[in-house]
Amino acid sequence: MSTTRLPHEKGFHVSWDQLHRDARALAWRLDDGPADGAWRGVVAITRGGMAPAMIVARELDIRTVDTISVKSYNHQTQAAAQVLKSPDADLMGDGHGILIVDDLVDSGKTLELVRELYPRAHCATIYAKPKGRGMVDTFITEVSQDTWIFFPWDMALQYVEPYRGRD
Ligand SMILES: O=P(O)(O)OC[C@H]1O[C@H](OP(=O)(O)OP(=O)(O)O)[C@H](O)[C@@H]1O
Ligand code: HPA
Ligand SMILES: [Mg+2]
Repeated sequence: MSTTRLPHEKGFHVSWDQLHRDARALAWRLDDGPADGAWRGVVAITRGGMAPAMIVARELDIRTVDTISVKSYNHQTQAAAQVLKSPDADLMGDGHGILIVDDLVDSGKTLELVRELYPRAHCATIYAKPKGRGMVDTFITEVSQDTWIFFPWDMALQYVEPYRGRD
């Protein structure tokens, strides 16, 4: 079964500046590390998690950074999630001490799979929607389920008609 990804009632547009501030806020919240030590590495869920993971790794001075590629959407529909590329198995273990970073959690399908693979990892996202919130350990901002988040890498500056010139 697949679920429709669009249309959404509302749009939440995130600038590079906002993303940077929110990713930094996420990093600061994670500063204490896991309960029994320090983060052993950061793993970005590609592709949306890469910019946030870079900012988090920089803030927390973590030099070991790897990626996991999870494909869960086919254009506008969501299918069963599958791993296209795994991070280093020796680094990951069961996930203990590993900080997994993504831009957002929506339905939670992507993180559900990641958590199955690395049950002891700490999963962090910048944004979260209610359906997937239970899958993420730390996040910064929640938006409603009917909101589509537009990230800066998916947008471009363009001309907008003045308010009084619009139909
Ligand atoms: O909680 P879920 O419903 O699984 O959705 C969240 C995931 O969907 C998006 O990635 P996408 O699979 O579109 O790939 P991308 O990061 O390469 O854009 C987003 O970056 C998250 O990784
Ligand atoms: O709201 C969203 N914005 C961008 N990518 C996404 N992938 C799942 N949900 C979203
Ligand atoms: Mg993604």
